[in-house]
Amino acid sequence: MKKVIKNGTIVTASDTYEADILIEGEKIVAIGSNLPEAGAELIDAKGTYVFPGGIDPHTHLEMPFGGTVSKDDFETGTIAAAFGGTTTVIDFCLTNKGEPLKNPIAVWHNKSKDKAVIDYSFHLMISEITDDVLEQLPAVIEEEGITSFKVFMAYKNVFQADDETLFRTLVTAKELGALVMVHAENGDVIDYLIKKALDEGNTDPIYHALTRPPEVEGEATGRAAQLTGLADSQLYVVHVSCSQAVEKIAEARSKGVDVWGETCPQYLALDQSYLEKPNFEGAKYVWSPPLREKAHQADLWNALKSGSLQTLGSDQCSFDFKGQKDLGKGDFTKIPNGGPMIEDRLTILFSEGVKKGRISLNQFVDISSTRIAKLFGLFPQKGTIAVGTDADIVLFDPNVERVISADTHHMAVDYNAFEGMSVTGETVSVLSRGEFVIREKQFVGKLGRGKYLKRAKYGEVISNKEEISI
Ligand SMILES: NC(=O)NCCC(=O)O
Ligand SMILES: [Zn+2]
Ligand SMILES: [Zn+2]
Repeated sequence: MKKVIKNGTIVTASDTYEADILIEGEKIVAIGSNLPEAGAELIDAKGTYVFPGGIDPHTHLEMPFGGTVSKDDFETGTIAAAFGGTTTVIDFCLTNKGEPLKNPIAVWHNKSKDKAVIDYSFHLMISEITDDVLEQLPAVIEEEGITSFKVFMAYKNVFQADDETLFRTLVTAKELGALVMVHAENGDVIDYLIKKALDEGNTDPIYHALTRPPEVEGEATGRAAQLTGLADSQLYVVHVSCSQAVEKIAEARSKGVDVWGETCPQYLALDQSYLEKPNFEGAKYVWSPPLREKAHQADLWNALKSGSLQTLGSDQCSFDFKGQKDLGKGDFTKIPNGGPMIEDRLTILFSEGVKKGRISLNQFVDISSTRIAKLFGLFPQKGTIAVGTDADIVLFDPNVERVISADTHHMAVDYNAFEGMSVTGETVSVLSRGEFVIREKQFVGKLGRGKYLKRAKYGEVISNKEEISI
């Protein structure tokens, strides 16, 4: 079945122009003026921007954490993602020391295959580097197409890996063609600060932020960047929240070290004062790294504009306020970390970024889609609008004004971190590989239609393994 999109303004990471798009099956087959309508379904995009589908490089759907499991799974999470203009998610597959890597990967396939309504892929957590793990990694890359490895430098005694593991992961990733991702916070120092706070009787949510100061993020980011330079490898720092970490990434990049940085909507638009909300509501705003003093926001926006940070992930890891976040009443360390962000990622970037003149329209596309596709081996199948690419397309109304609320969102949780915030811009319709998932703000997709994506190695193009310039 053919479809033709007319009257919209196509926006890519490099261009903004008016043209029609002809879709045949799953692919874009032509872009131009006055494309023939005969035999094709006409989609009128008047008044909208036509973006490549957003790619969310950082989600935790149905993930065990802190004695509970994140509430949005591959069904509710990908539906909410689609409502927000995202057509691909890359989720973190957690591993356990000593367990064959194929086991957790199978668990993640089982969680996702009958549920996802949009395409998806996995990153693999590295909890240890043993000879046994080293033997398994080539198959993870070649057979599963998992070309990004995640190392946690925090969450002591849970996920945290030591520096030897990080360094050996960097060396191995270089050899195999993978990108290393880090959660960069100094877990040992945080552990000390947490014990001290609890000893002093400080148990409220705000102490989550006060025991994870920006210096511990800056230090870990700098350390990971230095080790990347030493290994001559490649690094992607997830959820950058503060000026100190931005500085370390910019410094490494200025020396030619291959380091990339992602921030998240919560760090751009919320601040540390939210953790002080009464009636334990501060728990809704507990992320690691924590929300920062407002002054950090300007540095994050400037970094996106100047290119010191390159991507926006949601770090979607949602928990209900009632029954999950409240596990931490009387002890902030028991509040599950994370929040619902998958749906509002693009809106926050557009409304707070483009509309307020902090980034350009083309940067918006680069930060939310194109750069992510390039870094994670999905380009050019995903991440742009061009002949031959998957028809993952978003029609976005840039002028509608609305208020974000849990009453109208599509995530499975009982609150929205941006509750009551006025924003400009909304996703109207979404196509995933040529089929509507969202049509005129209604969900019309199918559970299990989302396809698992095997990704190319770092720096290679998905289709033909040619090198790309990232
Ligand atoms: N970020 C967060 O608070 N929760 C999700 C897990 C992680 O990314 O560290
Ligand atoms: Zn993290
Ligand atoms: Zn995360």
